Amino acid sequence: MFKTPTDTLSELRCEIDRIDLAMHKLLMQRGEIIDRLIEVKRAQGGGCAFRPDREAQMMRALVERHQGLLPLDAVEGIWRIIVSTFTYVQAHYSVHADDSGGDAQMRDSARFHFGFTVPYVPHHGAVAVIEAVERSGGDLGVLRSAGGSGDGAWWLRLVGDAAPKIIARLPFVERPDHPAGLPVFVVAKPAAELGPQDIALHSVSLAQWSHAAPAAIAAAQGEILASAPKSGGYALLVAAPAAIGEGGLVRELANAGVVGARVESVGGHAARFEMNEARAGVFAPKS
Ligand SMILES: C=C(O[C@@H]1C=C(C(=O)O)C=C[C@H]1O)C(=O)O
Repeated sequence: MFKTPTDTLSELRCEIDRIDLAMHKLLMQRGEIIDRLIEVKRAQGGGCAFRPDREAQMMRALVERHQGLLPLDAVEGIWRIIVSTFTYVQAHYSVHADDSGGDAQMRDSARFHFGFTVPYVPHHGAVAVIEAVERSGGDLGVLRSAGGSGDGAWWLRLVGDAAPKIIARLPFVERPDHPAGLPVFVVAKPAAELGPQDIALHSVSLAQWSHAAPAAIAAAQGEILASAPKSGGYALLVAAPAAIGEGGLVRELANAGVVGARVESVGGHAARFEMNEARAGVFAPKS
């Protein structure tokens, strides 16, 4: 039979409705395992349900298998909302964010990575965010990884067993022109069930600035992310492969003649995962 353009459109719409229904049913099925997840996590001690290493792994797998014309930004954004909202329904949490470097990028980042169901609470300054996380049951804090909040050596607030720690770096999948590409750290109260991560973050305290320190840190495969004067010296925020350990950094500093450096853990995150431009381009919408 001859098909009018209208017939064809309604057929295509039937097809879309069938796919939408299947997707929605699958999402509802995903929700049905939440009760069991809550039980397992309660047995592990409860608290924050966010598992950054698992999420990093899931996001990498997602971008690696993605094909077709749907832009990667959209697929990643959809999954961030699914995962963050499922984490929220396991144990409610808010995201406290430092907007002192500008609200727009920070809000875009928090909404992209955590969606709109998770409450967004703006604060002015990294220290205010860390204090809000400290006071909460299991909330997360989001800070610019490069600092810039005028809080000085804010990471000193993360030193000590009871202090909150950095547990993730976002975006999990880095690429040029990421729509929410502001590099941020996620801060949470310390939790035993968060296993070791690929990259360790250290606070390095020096009695005074030493020109030998940057080379020594580089020799330990470390990267200085931020530095600020502090009372009685100088503090650095350093990222290094976890395998190097605090001892490895202390050793390199001592070998370079930097004596009395104190190296203390302030958290860690999954290895950074960068997509090259060529691969990102595959998914770019055609003009
Ligand atoms: C489901 C879990 O809890 C959280 C939610 C996840 C999800 O919805 O896929 C993944 C990791 C966790 O942050 C889990 O730990 O596996």
